[in-house]
Amino acid sequence: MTTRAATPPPTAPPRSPGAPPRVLAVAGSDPSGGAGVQADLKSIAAADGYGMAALTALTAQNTCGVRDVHVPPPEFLAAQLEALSDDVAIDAVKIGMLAGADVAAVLDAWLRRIPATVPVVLDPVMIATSGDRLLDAAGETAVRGLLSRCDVVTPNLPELAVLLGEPTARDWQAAVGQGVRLAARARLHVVVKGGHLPGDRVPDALVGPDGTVREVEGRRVDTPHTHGTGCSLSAGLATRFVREGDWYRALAGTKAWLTAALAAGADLGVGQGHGPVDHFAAVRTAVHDGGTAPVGGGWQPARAGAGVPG
Ligand SMILES: Nc1ncnc2c1ncn2[C@@H]1O[C@H](COP(=O)(O)OP(=O)(O)O)[C@@H](O)[C@H]1O
Ligand SMILES: Cc1ncc(COP(=O)(O)O)c(N)n1
Repeated sequence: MTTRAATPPPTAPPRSPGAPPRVLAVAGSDPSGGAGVQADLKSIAAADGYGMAALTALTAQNTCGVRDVHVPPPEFLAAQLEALSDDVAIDAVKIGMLAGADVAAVLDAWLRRIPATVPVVLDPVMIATSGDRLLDAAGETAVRGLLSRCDVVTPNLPELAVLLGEPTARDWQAAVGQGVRLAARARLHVVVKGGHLPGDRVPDALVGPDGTVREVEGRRVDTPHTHGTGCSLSAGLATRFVREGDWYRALAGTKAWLTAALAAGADLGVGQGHGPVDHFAAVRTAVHDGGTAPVGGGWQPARAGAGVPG
């Protein structure tokens, strides 16, 4: 590997009003495009942000499961992060799969060198929708250590339980109670997510470090295609926060967008397991039907062979 000395950081220009927020995803790769950095970049773009990505790990996975994980040397993550922050002003950071403690330590050191005002959203990815582990046991402890440099953490219910060292909540009230305990202990905002509980309602809640709980109502989309929902929510949240300046409004907007993306996911026809959401459902509708067609089933893909001659 060739390395070169870091150039002194330029005076990064502030974001001009109306320009897309420059959002960095620090996460793993999912070649099926539904989770990981691929989902993050789509979510950032769908929220009108400019997406950037530093890779922590490469997975060999599809919609059915994770076959293998390759973690490059942690120094290479450091090189990616330094190359970026030496040059680009970053408006928000979203953290996803960290794989292990060494990777988390590199990221922790870098996060403490960038301006403390840069908002950081942590999705503490531990286990994929398919049930495969994406973080080792030492990594769990390291992720807890990262919380002190994060503004928001977005665990699903099993991840919330691991972060607290408690059993997984079985109902919404217990889940919110755990969110309140984690927010107070780690002094940050916790997004508690109802996706893993049964029922027609799928609420999320923003819990503040002072114990305030503000719920965002949601209806369940009856679909198996939930691959990457956690990645998509956290990346969209980081992006919307830059414009909104308010975590609750950013969460409400992101959840509304994600519900529509979940509803349209089945029409993508990607894979045979838990397929992805359609991050661009709204854009697709606008492009194909002048914005008048319902999302999903409103247009048909071109006939096979009817495309541009190769
Ligand atoms: N079937 C569903 N219908 C509507 N919203 C859902 C559904 N499943 C998950 N969500 C939402 O997707 C987001 C991610 O939640 P969750 O699936 O719990 O995270 P993770 O991907 O980390 O397991 C949350 O906002 C949650 O409320
Ligand atoms: C590289 C990578 N990162 C994260 C997830 C979690 O995805 P989900 O949101 O479905 O739990 C994943 N499957 N792969």
